[in-house]
Amino acid sequence: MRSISAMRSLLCASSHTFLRSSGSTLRTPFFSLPFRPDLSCSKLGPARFVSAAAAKARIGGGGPVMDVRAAQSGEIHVIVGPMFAGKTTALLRRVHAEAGTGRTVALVKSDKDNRYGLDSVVTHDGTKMPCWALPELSSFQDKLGTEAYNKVDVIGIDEAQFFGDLHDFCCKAADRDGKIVVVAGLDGDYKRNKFGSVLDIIPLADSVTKLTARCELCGRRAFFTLRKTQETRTELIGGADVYMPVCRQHYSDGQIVIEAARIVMDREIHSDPRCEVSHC
Ligand SMILES: Nc1ncnc2c1ncn2[C@@H]1O[C@H](COP(=O)(O)OP(=O)(O)O)[C@@H](O)[C@H]1O
Ligand SMILES: Cc1cn([C@H]2C[C@H](O)[C@@H](COP(=O)(O)O)O2)c(=O)[nH]c1=O
Ligand SMILES: [Zn+2]
Repeated sequence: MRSISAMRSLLCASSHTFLRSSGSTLRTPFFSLPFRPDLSCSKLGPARFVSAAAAKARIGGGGPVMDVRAAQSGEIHVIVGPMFAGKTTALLRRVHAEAGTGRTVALVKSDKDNRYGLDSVVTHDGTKMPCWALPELSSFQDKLGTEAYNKVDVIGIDEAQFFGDLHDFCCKAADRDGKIVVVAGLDGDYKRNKFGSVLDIIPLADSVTKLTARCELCGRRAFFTLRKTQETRTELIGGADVYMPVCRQHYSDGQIVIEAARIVMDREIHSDPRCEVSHC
């Protein structure tokens, strides 16, 4: 019993220290948002709203001004699904809604995704929002500078499957720094194997949303991404030219067709007199 109450006092003491340790009031958005997405049908539900006044009251308002963001505990929300499921759309809606409540937001994507340039996160239907394109998440704080990083309340991460340090970053940002982290990425690759570290952050998450697309072949719900080419490396940047969303049945059928095409192509290559493979 004594050890439980000792632990409670220790936890209380450390949370007070945390509250007092940092700066100023709720801030305006990190950047202004150049687009107006339709927020009415967000699949993530309403963004958590905490007005500056309400938040101050929650931490004993009326006293000295305290850092509203640091006073809140962090959160991690994960959005997964196949390509074309609306993951980026949901991420942008969420980040936009958070900015609308007066929170300071910042958006990050992997610099491997150069499909539409590096300065914006862009959905497949063209909605965009400025972002930081980074090789790894550990460079985020340095890139912003510590002062700007401390002011950020909400961090949106797109193309999360490409960040090797996703788990470490999310832990620190939410647990240590009190940030709301919204992560969008592919849970599985074209082979339906887990992709990068996206699944590793599920145990850290407050919420997990798995979105579905429409099967390009039959219009039913699509849970998987079919790669239409013969490329076998896991990471291959592309859009509708290379990938399509498919239902379970058309994923299996598609794999058979692609494998058959690969065999035919191999035969053609090896029957060519210029082929130098020894068994030909
Ligand atoms: N098979 C498809 N090919 C091209 N675009 C599609 C296809 N299916 C849906 N889309 C478009 O993609 C949008 C979703 O884009 P986005 O949010 O970028 O998805 P995700 O991030 O999950 O890949 C949909 O609203 C729709 O307009
Ligand atoms: C399935 C699969 C996808 N990729 C790449 C292709 C795109 O550049 C991104 C996913 O983008 P989206 O925003 O989810 O549409 O990932 C890959 O490299 N390997 C794969 O197996
Ligand atoms: Zn189908």
